Amino acid sequence: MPHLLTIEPLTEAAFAPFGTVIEADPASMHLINGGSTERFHALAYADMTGDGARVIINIFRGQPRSFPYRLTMMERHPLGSQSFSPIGGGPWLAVVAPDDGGKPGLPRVFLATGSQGVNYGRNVWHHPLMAVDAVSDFLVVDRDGPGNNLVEVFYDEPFIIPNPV
Ligand SMILES: NC(=O)N[C@@H](O)C(=O)O
Ligand code: NI
Repeated sequence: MPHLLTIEPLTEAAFAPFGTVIEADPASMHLINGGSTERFHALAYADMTGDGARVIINIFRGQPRSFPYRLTMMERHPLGSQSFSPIGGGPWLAVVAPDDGGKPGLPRVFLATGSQGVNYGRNVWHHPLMAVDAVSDFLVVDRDGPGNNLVEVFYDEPFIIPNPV
């Protein structure tokens, strides 16, 4: 019987073992441009490694997933962090897992608002982009360059993600 996962709200503290939350945190804000702009400073850090590595900025246009969703795999990027910040403003899921001897452990599912992004730490297990209820664009900062930066592992048994909305 596949294991039914619970969905947690995305908070900095809960997500801390996996990376950082990217959102307009007042504690990070200072005014610039003569007071006309609020700069939410250094919300996350891109972490890229390996000769020839470059930080790149992309747009991912994700199709909404259908729910309940059978989660069968996780991936990670050993050479770089990867951030996702919604452009269009809809809810989405950040799904991560602790490392368990080189394989992903029990997944954790975080429901992000349309104003929340995340930066997955380098080599952190996560599921590929999961838009929820509409085709959704995300600004993605990750790594380009030589070397294999994608490891995928399939679970022996699937997990089920219930409908988040
Ligand atoms: N493969 C790719 O560029 N996308 C994944 O890394 C993802 O996390 O969505
Ligand atoms: Ni990824």
